[in-house]
This record gives sequence, C-alpha cells and structure tokens, in this order.
Amino acid sequence: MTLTPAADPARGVVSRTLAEPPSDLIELLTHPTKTLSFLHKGDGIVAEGEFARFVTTGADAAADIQRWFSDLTAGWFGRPLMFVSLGFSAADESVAVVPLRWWQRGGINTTGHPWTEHRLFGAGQVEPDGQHASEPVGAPGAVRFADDAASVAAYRAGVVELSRRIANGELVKAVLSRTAVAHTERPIDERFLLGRLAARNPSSYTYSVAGLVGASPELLVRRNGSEVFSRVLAGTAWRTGSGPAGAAGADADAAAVARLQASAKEHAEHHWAVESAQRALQPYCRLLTVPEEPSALQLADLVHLATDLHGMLSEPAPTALALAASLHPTAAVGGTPEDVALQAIAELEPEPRGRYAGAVGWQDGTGDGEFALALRCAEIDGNTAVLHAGGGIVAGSDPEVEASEAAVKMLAIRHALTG
Ligand SMILES: C=C(O[C@H]1C=CC=C(C(=O)O)[C@@H]1O)C(=O)O
Repeated sequence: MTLTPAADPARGVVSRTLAEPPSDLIELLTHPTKTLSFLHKGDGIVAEGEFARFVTTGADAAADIQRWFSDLTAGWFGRPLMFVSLGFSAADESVAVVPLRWWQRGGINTTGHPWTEHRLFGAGQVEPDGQHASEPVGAPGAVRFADDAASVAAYRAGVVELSRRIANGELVKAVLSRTAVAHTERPIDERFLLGRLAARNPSSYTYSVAGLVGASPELLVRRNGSEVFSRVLAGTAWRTGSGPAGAAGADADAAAVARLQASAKEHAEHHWAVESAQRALQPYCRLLTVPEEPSALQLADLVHLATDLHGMLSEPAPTALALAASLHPTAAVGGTPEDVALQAIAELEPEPRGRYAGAVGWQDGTGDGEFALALRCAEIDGNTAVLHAGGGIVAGSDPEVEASEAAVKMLAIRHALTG
C-alpha cells in the first residue's frame, strides 16, 4: 500500500507595495537583536523573524547553503530570500537565515515599486499586522574598551614578521587584522548601531546578519540577472591632524587623496586585489571591463583606492552566492599568492577571523543578490562587541603606520557604539 503524505500547505512569499512608506527602513525593525539588513544610501532590504537558519563550516559552505535554500523553498510561490554571512575560512562558521518578513526599497528586483513588503505565507508563524509591537531603540550607554596594548603590539610584531617573509620572497602581500573588545553598560541594540552606521557612512553597505553588524565600503559582488558588478578596494590613506569638518577637513582629505594616488606601495597593494578579483570573475563572464587606473573613494575617516569591475555573465549565470564564494578571498582580505598568504594569516593572527572579512549579504530565489566584504564590523553578543580591522601588508609597510591604519578603520564601528 502506498501512503500519500498530507499535502503540504501552500507556502511562498506574498508581496505588496507599501502605500505609506516609512522614511527609514531601519525604523521598521521591531526588535533590538536578530536583525537582518543590507542598506546603501537608504535603499536596500531589512528583515526580521527567522523562518529557518542553517549553520555550516567547510570549504563547500556556500554550495551547502545554496542546496539548503533551494530544497527549503522548492515549490514556493513568489520570490523567497535568504541573508547569508560566510565565514572567512573553511573552519569558520557560515550562517544563512530565511526571514519571515522583509521590506525592500529601491535596488535590484523591485520591478518599479519603490517600497515593497514581503511576508512568508503558510509559515505558521506570521503574526497578523500590528501584532508585533516595536521595542524602542536603546543606546548602549557607557562603553569600556578592553586594554588594547597587547593586541596592538601583537599586530606590529605580525607586520614585522610578514615584512620579513615578503623580503624573503615567500609572498608579495597578506592582509593582517586584529580585534578590539568593547563592553557596554546596556545590551547592544543592533538598530542603534545600524542607524548610526548608515548616517555616518552613506557610501558604505550597512549590514547585519546573525549578530555581525557593520558598514562596509567594499561590494564584493552584485548579480542582477546577467549583470555582475564588483568594487575592489585596497590601498588606504587618511587625513593627518585633526578636524574632519569644514575647510581644514576638506584640505586634509584632498591631501590624503593626493598621497594615496602618488604612493607606489598603495598602488601595488591595490593591484594584487584587482588581479585576484578579475581572475575569479573572468571564467563566468562573456564580457568583463576593468578600468586601467583606480579612482579614490572618500569615506568618513579615510580614502581608498577603488576599481569597479562590470561584467556580463555567460549562461547559465552563477548565483550571487556562488560568485561571492568564487571571488573570496580576494587579495583585499587574503593576499598573494593566496595559499601562502592564508597560511601566514592563520599563523600570525591570534584568533580565527570568524565571519569578519567573509562575504555578507542576501540572495533571492532567482539567484540575484548582493554581497559585501564583512569589514568595519563588530560581532555583537549582549553587552559585548568584538571589533575587527586590518590592512594589506606589502614591501615597504611600516608597523606603526599599519597599526594606525587598522585603528582608523575601526573608527566607523567605534563611533557607532560610542557616539
Ligand atoms: C581589511 C580591511 O580593509 C581592506 C579593504 C580596503 C582597504 C584595505 C587596505 O588598504 O589595506 C584592506 O584591503 C579592513 O577594513 O579590515
């Protein structure tokens, strides 16, 4: 006798255009933690409620996540979505979350509607409208940073050792990073950080997935149908002296751009990152354009050399997640040669990176999506935030300057925490 299982209730995504859109996507988030977001200049996606979560490790983490998502959403109507945060190395955990409800403004796949709301239908957990009262956004209160001296000293020593290996001809570049730990008076409300990060870093991608919150200037990949885009950043300068605002600040910014554009060392650092991204994307593209010279991307605290890669994907087009996994790790977070650099990073950094410097973003059921490099971020857990930042080490890197560069890169998330 054949037993026929009870039919699975219809499941999928119900979408509608918002008649009265809020002014800010972050305002839609009702809970201080477990937020999901990916925002750029006010556009993007925020989500909450977890329908399903998948945590995995290993070299095939992205492929495992893709399989999990495809199996989970097989037969669904509408366009399901997942947020993903990939671990930096195969040993680091990767996380994917399918949300219960999400809101999108602008960006890809909005089919002309500026504001849309999406909900899972048939998930059995969706509360009717108005049932999820919003908790007010709270500030973390006083913030105490753990003594950084040992971490900074270890970082400088790491730069010295990498420089020795570079001089020895073992590698040409590796990106070394360090952490700083902050303790807050009250549990950290991710929405507080998101609001402050988005306001101060408009050119960056403000993101949160499974407690990793940050504002990254580097879009590892965007896939929109057959179009692919990747912004490679590497090479950094920052204004010297004080006064970010006013004419003095503008002059100091212009001087930093001039120093950056004139630096052979920063250009070498940038070159290796572009080369690795181009090498990763080329096999999937029938057309790939790479500008010959980088431009300067000015951020709140610093300026980067930037190269934008535009391509047309060959058929069948890989998913955004598959492209992110192929690109990772570019030499903006790993190094050249890649295997030697990754080995050096594992030896010289005191802790595994976790999801810092991995890919973080979202993908929908069509395979379209956006992934940033998880930079300028902190892992949030209750009253604790672990901040990460690093920089590319090449021939001519100075340990003092590199330590300052990592500190400047931490300012974005430090500022969001401390105000
Ligand atoms: C590794 C980081 O930044 C990367 C991205 C842009 C510029 C970089 C640099 O100039 O070193 C780094 O490659 C970080 O922010 O932790």
